[in-house]
Amino acid sequence: MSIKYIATSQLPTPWGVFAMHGFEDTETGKEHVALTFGELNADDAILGRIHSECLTGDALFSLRCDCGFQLQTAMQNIAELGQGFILYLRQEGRGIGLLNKIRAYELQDAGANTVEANERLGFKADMRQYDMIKPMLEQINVTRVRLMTNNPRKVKAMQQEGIEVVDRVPLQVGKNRYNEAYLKTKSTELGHMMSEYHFNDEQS
Ligand SMILES: Nc1nc2c(ncn2[C@@H]2O[C@H](COP(=O)(O)OP(=O)(O)OP(=O)(O)O)[C@@H](O)[C@H]2O)c(=O)[nH]1
Repeated sequence: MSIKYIATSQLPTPWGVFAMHGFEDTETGKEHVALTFGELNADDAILGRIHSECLTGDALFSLRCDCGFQLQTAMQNIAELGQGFILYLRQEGRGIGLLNKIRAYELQDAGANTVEANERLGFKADMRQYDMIKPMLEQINVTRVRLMTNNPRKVKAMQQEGIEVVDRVPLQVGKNRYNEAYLKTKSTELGHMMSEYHFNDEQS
């Protein structure tokens, strides 16, 4: 893993003007983005989100998942607070890529759940890696984080990368009739802490 900082610009959004920082993984060619809002000091615990790419939810308004809703709510929360960050990681489909995610959706349309669909295609349920986050956070001056997530494995992965996760901030938004089964599987099989299902305790 070799992460190279490329450039910073403004990103005006409906919630406020973020700064957008571009990064390149020079080994894989993947292009990642960090958004920041306000002044970030290394001593502060900064509200933030590590968000994996979901073209369908983030850009195409899909109701099959909660991704787009989580991204928008996280950006809104950060802008309202006046300080925070988003790392937007190009790990589409929990790391299997867009076309394989569409293959997985095809299997889900035929009755498989999100984990079974990945496994039938020969993938693990979650193929993501998080070794890009440390150099990205270093570049934007973040060492301590209040992380908006329901995913305890994300919290652990960050801690393993040497990031201090001071707090986990739940981010339960966007539940609808098309993603109810998806959210339930996240809770029962992927370990997400989703209060409405009561299948997980709060230990991470
Ligand atoms: N393989 C697969 N990936 C999916 C499916 N639905 C959504 N995704 C991907 O799941 C990932 C969700 O990542 P995040 O938004 O970081 O969320 P998370 O790890 O589930 O945990 P939270 O932080 O609680 O949201 C994105 O890469 C989506 O593209 C699906 O049915 N199958």
